[in-house]
Amino acid sequence: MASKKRTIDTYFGIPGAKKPRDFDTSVLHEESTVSKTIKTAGSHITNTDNTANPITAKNSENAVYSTHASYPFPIPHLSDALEAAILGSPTRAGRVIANQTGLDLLYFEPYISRNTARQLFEFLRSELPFYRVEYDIMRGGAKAHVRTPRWTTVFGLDETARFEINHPSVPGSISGPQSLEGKVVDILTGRPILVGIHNTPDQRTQTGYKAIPRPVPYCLDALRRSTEAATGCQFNFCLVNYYASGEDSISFHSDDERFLGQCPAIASFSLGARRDFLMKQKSPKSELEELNSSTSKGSLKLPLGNGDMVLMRGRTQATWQHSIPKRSGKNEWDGGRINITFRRALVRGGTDNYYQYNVGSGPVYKWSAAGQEMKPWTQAPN
Ligand SMILES: O=C(O)CCC(=O)C(=O)O
Ligand SMILES: [Fe+2]
Repeated sequence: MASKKRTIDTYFGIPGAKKPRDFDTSVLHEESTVSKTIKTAGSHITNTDNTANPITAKNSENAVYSTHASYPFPIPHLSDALEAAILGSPTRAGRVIANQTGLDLLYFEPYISRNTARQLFEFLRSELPFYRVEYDIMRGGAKAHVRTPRWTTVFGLDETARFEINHPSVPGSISGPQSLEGKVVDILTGRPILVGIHNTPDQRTQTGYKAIPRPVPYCLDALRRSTEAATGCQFNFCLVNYYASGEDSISFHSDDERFLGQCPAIASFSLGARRDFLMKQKSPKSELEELNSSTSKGSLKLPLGNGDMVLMRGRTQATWQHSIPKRSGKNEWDGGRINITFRRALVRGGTDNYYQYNVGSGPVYKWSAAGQEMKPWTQAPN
């Protein structure tokens, strides 16, 4: 759990929020170093519709971009052909895997064709902002520093708010003096919500988001819409992980935070290199349950390939954990892998949690084609 001390973090601590996903002891041993406190960037917000309609702009002759004041740089749209291929997916039905207690998966192998998935992998790795988030946690009374062992980024906003549509290029937009300055607004009242940490004399009076929410860019929204149609589920968040090599990983965890509600459905896409997705059943909650359980703890390994999608639903998060373990050696993992998850956060705490652990307050990175690695991104001088 996070420190009980009154730091800015604990102050804005999300009630019922769970520890980050890299909290487990093995990861701490690998990733912990000197202490450093995570801060959430404070700044202003702008614009757009909920997750579905980020504003768009033409930045150069042919390219159309999703733009938003919360983005470090504009994010291009997919080509029409790539978007059409995504919207035309999946071409085959998913396979149900529900043969162990609590497990309920729908496995598309693949969901998008290998060729489409490869193009989407290259596109997203080149065009999205990525972060290497670091944070402190308290463990056994001592502060430990965690470096997230993969690249991350996130877009979306929980159910209690939406992005205002007020850009001329978005259908239904309101033109006027504020047409380029959208806001996060309350879903019920339409009133703007404060975003970013503000130095009020008494921080308890801050009522908005400490995060600065980002609308899902068009290049990811096509996949979100396709996934909603294929699964009958609704998603307002898109989390992206980039595993640059077998050294990058995610430790065993469940995505069972309260802000996702009970029995959350999470759609998880794999692009690029094949990696093992391990699942294991959680320990029974009580000794009585343990005694009554006749079977041993279940486990499962899915060697997820380029274009595959696993929908985790029902009691899966409540009763199972999952991970992408590290792999060593020069092998097919070394091409890099992108994971995209679509989720539905119900309350504000989910928005703050996702931005804290997937964007954080550190530098922005962008893929360098020349260096074939993530490089710190800096604003080009005007
Ligand atoms: O990379 C994956 O397949 C899993 C990612 C994951 O579990 C997560 O982001 O919560
Ligand atoms: Fe997960």
